Amino acid sequence: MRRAVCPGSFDPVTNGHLDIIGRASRLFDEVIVGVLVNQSKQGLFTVEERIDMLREVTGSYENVRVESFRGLLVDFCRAQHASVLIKGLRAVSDFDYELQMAQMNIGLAGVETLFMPTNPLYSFLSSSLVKDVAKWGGDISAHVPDVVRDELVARLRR
Ligand SMILES: Cc1cn(CCC(=O)O)c2ccccc12
Repeated sequence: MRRAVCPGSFDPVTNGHLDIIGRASRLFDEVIVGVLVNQSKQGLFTVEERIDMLREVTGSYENVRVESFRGLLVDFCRAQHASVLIKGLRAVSDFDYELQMAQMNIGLAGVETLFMPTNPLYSFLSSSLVKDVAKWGGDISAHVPDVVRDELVARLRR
């Protein structure tokens, strides 16, 4: 059983994330989307809200499941019996940091990292940019699933 972990904060999930998750689901027997619990960073959505949105938008992939994790990513991979990490790369600027993490993770626990180029349609996307645009009333319909757009607009109205 070939399992892969797709880690992130997903605050919230974007179409760029979903594109990578969908493509990964066709490469592996199982894909575990790992939502990082980061105590030192207060997100817009709670971890539970992010998990709920991810489960809704990945519901059509029967080999994708969503879990949260804290601490070392390689410990989460071990616990999930996953030998591969999947990272979406948007631009060369992503590569420096991701290469450093990949080298650390293989050294720590022999966990390999598979870099997948994002679909050019989404290469400019990030959760932060989407939140900023939505905060100022911009239309983000092309960048996130409808359920995420609706949740984001409602949350920013609070
Ligand atoms: C492009 C990209 C960035 N990340 C991290 C996102 C985050 O940390 O919220 C991803 C996670 C899954 C699939 C693609 C991506």
